[in-house]
Amino acid sequence: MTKGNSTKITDELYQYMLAHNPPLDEVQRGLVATTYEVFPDAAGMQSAEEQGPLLAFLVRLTGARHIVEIGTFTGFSSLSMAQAMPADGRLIACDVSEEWTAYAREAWAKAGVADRIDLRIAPALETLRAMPAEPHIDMAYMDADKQSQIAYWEELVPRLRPGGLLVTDNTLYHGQVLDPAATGGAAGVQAYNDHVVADPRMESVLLAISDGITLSRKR
Ligand SMILES: C[S@@+](CC[C@H](N)C(=O)[O-])C[C@H]1O[C@@H](n2cnc3c(N)ncnc32)[C@H](O)[C@@H]1O
Repeated sequence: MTKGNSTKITDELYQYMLAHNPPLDEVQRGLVATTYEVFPDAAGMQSAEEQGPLLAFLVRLTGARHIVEIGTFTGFSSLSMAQAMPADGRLIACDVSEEWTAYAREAWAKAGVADRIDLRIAPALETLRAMPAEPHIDMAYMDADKQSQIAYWEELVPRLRPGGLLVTDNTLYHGQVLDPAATGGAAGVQAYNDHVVADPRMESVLLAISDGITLSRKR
């Protein structure tokens, strides 16, 4: 097996990469800073800075108007996607925390996209199961509790339109996917990755971006 020309991402190279991506806007930068200030212990859950422009790019690339997000936290990823959607698009954001998502609501309002986002505070599986069963979702972003990912996948895949895109975060789980004795979230991600690659309904690629991002397209 050949490894290709993989590049070790040093801090300097990471900054170079960010400098050659679209910059975060004022609301996005403010939200990232506030999250680290108010929730220093949880802030590491926020999608990485380069993922905002990447998600926006994917929204524009697919022309997505119906988006589902599983795992909203303080709103960085939902904000990035909602800003890239057409004004009549709709993003359903799933989370269980009123406290964290209060900051998301504030950022969405500041950015003028609050009317595009429908926040559902409930276990995401309940929210997904209550959605129409027919294929209508253009794009989904999965970034919540890792043990439930196969269940989320099984609810999302039939609801994705042909050509629809499912983006899953943390699919390398800090390298713990290699641990044969993995438990908890790491074991959830291992099982999920095996499930995804074996599903003939979807075409998937696992990319070594950030903590691993899998792009899955409905056939
Ligand atoms: C990694 S964070 C999401 C980060 C977010 N995408 C961002 O860019 O800031 C995971 C989120 O999933 C939420 N979560 C955990 N279990 C959940 C569940 N069963 N249903 C819905 N949300 C859940 C947590 O409350 C947390 O806000």
